[in-house]
Amino acid sequence: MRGKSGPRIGSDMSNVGAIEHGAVAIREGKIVAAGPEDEVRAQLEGVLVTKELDAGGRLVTPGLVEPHTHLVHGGSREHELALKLKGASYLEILANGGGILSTVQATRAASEDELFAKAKISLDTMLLFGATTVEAKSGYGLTLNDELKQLRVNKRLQDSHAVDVVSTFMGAHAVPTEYKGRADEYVALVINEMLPEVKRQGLAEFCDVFCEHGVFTVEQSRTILGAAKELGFGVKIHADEIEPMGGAELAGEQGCISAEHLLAASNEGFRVMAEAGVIGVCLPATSFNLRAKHARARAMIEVGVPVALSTDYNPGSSPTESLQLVMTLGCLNLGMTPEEVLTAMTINAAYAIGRGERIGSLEPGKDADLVVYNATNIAYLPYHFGINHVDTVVKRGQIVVRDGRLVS
Ligand SMILES: O=C(O)CC1=NCN=C1
Ligand SMILES: [Zn+2]
Repeated sequence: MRGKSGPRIGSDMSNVGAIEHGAVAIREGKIVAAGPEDEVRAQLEGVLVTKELDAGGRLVTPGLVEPHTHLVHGGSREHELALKLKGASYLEILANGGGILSTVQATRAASEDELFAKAKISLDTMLLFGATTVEAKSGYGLTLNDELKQLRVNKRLQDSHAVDVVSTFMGAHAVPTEYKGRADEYVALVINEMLPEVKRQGLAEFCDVFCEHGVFTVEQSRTILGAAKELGFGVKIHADEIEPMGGAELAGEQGCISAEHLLAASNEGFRVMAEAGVIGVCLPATSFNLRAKHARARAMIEVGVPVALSTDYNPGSSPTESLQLVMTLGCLNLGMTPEEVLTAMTINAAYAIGRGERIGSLEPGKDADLVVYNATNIAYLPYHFGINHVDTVVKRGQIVVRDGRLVS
């Protein structure tokens, strides 16, 4: 939707501004015109057009945006599937030293190059499914050096890959085994050593914290977010994922750019978030995989919380890189319309990582990030699930995926 700024809320989430027979003009990686083809061609009168990409009447959207992933990590956790099938809960597995902590062991043991190679494969997959900008959290190192190792991989990916990587420090992802029972001492390490060093090296824009029963309390989360803000980080919070902790309320109090998960968040929490302009990032692949109740996206939309969607790609609670699966789950499990889902995966997701003025919609002045699908309308994408509909991806004006394959 032209000319609007800020994340879309309420009924605006449905106004995707679809244009039949549309066209986008691109110069030096930026959109210079977008709208009905005849209007765009009229604006190009006398301009030398050097290359045309004919979408053949197919659906074209802005590049999809992933505002919440744990992209960089070692190992995998398929062994947890058997435990879950026997009834073990996510927090029980974590409390017994598994879950995040088993990925911490694998990440600490992996070299930076091994982490880079593994994350690149996943980033390639995200691109093939239509993602052109991806947020990536640390949080599997839980020592200064291992957190820095993960964040250096983010930087190397940003410097080498077509997809833009937005880096988030998440040293407060779990209390490491060596600090078991001494969470406050670990919080002090995060605040006094990790945050200042990450800031000094410029390796992250945001700081995130897992506010959850048996992980970090509301008070500990408040302390970490406050310290991060003082150092100039944007702040995010994994809130009310499993237990209703009041994380959504804390997100509003702390002026977080976004709050994540929100499966157990209260109506009061949504009200506080709406008032503070906190974006609610819903992660329906995670609640699907945890066989948990789903985030109440409709309640958030109704009270004016801007809703975004992401895969939450991570080796435990959401081992998938497919935003198109999330489209289907956003409709079927969160009750969102296809148009709301597209808004949640483009402009609102862009605002959730501080990029809303630069990406997330097809408007003059924005990066020329686009996706062409083997579909002719938005509803077809969540409707026909389990396959990849992406045909072509353009990143800053360059074709980086063609016929569903990476352009080397
Ligand atoms: O389990 C994981 O590795 C990722 C996660 N962090 C918080 N919830 C899920
Ligand atoms: Zn997460």
